[in-house]
Amino acid sequence: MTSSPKPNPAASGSGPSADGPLLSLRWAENKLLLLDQRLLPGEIVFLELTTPEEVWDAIHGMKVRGAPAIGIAAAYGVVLGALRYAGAPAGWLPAVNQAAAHLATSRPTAVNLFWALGRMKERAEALSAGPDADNLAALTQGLLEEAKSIHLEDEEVCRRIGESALPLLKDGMGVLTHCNAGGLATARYGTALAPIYLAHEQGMTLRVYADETRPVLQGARLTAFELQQAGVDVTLLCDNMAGMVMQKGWVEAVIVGTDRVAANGDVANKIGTYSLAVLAKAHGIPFYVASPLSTIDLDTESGKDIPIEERPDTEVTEAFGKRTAPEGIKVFNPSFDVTPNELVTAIITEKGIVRAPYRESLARLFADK
Ligand SMILES: CSC[C@H]1O[C@H](OP(=O)(O)O)[C@H](O)[C@@H]1O
Repeated sequence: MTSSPKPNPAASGSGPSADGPLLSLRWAENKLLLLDQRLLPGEIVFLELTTPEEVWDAIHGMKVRGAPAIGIAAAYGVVLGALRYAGAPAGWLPAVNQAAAHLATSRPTAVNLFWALGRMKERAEALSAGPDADNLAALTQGLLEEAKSIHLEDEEVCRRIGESALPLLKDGMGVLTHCNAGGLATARYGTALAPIYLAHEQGMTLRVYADETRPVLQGARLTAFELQQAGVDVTLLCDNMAGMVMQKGWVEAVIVGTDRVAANGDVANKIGTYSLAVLAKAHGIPFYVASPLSTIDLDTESGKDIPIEERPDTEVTEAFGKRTAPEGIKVFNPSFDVTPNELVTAIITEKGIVRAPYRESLARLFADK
C-alpha cells in the first residue's frame, strides 16, 4: 500500500477545494484509491490498496467508514482478491469467496458490507457457471463490473434520497445532524447530507448544526469539513450541546444516517443517535433517518438483533495524541446504538419517504422493487 499526500486547502482556510467535493474512494489501474478519513480534515492522503487484506484493514481501522462506502470498498476488495488469483480456473470462485469471507469480518454493524459482498458472491457464482468459466481475465472483468455498478448505483441512490427529503426542508430552517452521513460515507452526496447539498444548490439557506460525535469525531472532522467546503452554513457542537440548541428553538429537524434499519423500523446508527431521538421527541422536533434500501435489512427482525460493534478503549481514553483518562480505567465504547422505531418520524429512501407502521411500509418498499 502506498499513499499520495497533499495539503488540504480547507485546512489552511483557503476555502473550497478547486477539485470539487472530496470522494471517499475510486478505482484506477486495478487499485483501490482510498481517502484516509482518519487524517481529515488536516491532511488529504489517498491510499493505494492492492489486496483484500489492505481493504479489510482500511474498513476495520475506519480509514474508510460509513455504511455505503464500506460496502463499495469491500466490493472492490473482492475484485482485488480475484485479480491476485493466478491458479486453475476452477479455483477462481473459491478464491473470490475466501476474499469475501475475510472482508465480512471487518466490521459487524453496517449491513451494506454484507449486502455488497452478497452481490459480489452472486455475480461470481453466475460468472463461474457462464461461458467464460475458463477465462480468468474475463471472470475478473465481470466481477469488476459488478463492483463498479454498486459504486455508481450508490451515487444515484444518494442523489434520489436528497430529492425525496427536499419537501421536508424550507428556507431558513435549522437542521441538526450527527456523525457523518455525507459524501465521505458514500459514493457521493451522502444520505443525511444529500438533501442539504441539494437544498443549497437550489439556493435554500439552511442552518446546519453538526454534532462533533465523540469519540472518533466524524461530525467535527468530516461533516463540518464537507459542509464548509460546500459553502453550507454549519455550526459545530459538542454532543452534549444538542439539547440546548433544541431548547433555544434553533432546530426544526434532525436528519441522521444509519448503518442498519431492521424490519420493524428500529435504526442502528452512530452512538449518540438514540439520545438525539429522545431529545427530539421531548422538543416535538421531527427525527428523520436517511437510508438507502441497501441499508434496510428485512432479515433482521428488530433492533435487538443488530450486532453492535465495540471498539478499542483508546478511542475514548486518548485524543489529540494525549491520554485523556487515567491508565487502566474501565471503558465502554459501543460504536452504535439503536433508536426504537417509535422515535423515528420517517425514513427517507431513494424510493420516497416511509412512515410507520414500518414493518408494513418497509416490506412494501421491497415488494415494489
Ligand atoms: C451513510 S452511513 C453513515 C453512518 O456510518 C457512520 O458510522 P461509522 O463512521 O462508524 O462508519 C455513522 O453511523 C453514520 O450515520
